[in-house]
Amino acid sequence: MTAQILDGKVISAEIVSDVRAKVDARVASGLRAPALAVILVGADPASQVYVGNKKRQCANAGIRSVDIDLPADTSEADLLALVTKFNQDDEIDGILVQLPLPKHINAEKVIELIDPVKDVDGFHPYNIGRLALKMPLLRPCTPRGVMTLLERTGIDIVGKDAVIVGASNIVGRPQALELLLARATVTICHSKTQNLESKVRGADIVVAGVGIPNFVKGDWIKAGAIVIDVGINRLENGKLCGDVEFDLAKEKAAWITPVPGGVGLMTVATLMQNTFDACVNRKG
Ligand SMILES: Nc1nc2c(c(=O)[nH]1)N[C@@H](CN(C=O)c1ccc(C(=O)N[C@@H](CCC(=O)O)C(=O)O)cc1)CN2
Repeated sequence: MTAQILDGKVISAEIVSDVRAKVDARVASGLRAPALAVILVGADPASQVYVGNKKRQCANAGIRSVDIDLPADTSEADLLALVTKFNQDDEIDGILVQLPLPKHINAEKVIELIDPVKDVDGFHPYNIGRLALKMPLLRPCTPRGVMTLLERTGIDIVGKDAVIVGASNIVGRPQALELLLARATVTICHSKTQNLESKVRGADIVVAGVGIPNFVKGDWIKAGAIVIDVGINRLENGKLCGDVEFDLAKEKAAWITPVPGGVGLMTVATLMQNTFDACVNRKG
């Protein structure tokens, strides 16, 4: 079997164009366009690429981005003051602080300060709690993007065995909540998990998000499985690769996401959806 591609390029473009249509309708009715504060601290090259993609998609979606680039030595107090300013600004619907932050800044403190109704990353404990309690409001972009990719491709996941490799706050944990909400049976694996290989071998759906190139071996994949690769690793030759051995995995899976061109693009498109949703939630 050779897997079909879960095409993040096509589906993310559809999502952004759907958001654009809704923004245009809003503006035509006399309301202002949604606005997103995009905050980058420091000059991490990968973060610069991701933030660049976010700003570009804001323009495509008709969302006003307010771009704040801060030096790496910005103090925690100054960043917290900026978040407070955007929390109080009625013209701002969403606040995005790109992660990772420099080591001297406590990211949890920053996330907890963001007003939950403007938390378009969905990382605030309030929004994670709502997702856990089956009443989602603003949902973390990568896991929501993965669910959209599956839904729009027509893949049914009810009752399927899903194995998530990686238990991060951005990917693994919220992805588990999303899959549970969609009524899959979920196992989360982490650095202390025993018999990882056998767990992956039993999975109908594998989500890999560990940040280690080719960590999940292609021959671990069950025939006909759905493989979602959230990893984006830059190799020494400059090429990007995921956490799954793509060439081998695609010979066993029914569906697989490529890297690049898969989940990363969905993360950005979902941010546009969340920003529109935040705007509507705040204003009606
Ligand atoms: N505040 C946040 N920080 C981070 C998040 C997040 O959701 N919110 N997630 C990750 C990275 N991420 C989002 O910012 C992200 C990852 C990948 C892409 C993307 O466009 N990927 C492209 C390839 C881009 C490239 O050439 O490197 C693709 O996969 O095709 C965008 C955003 C960490 N931080």
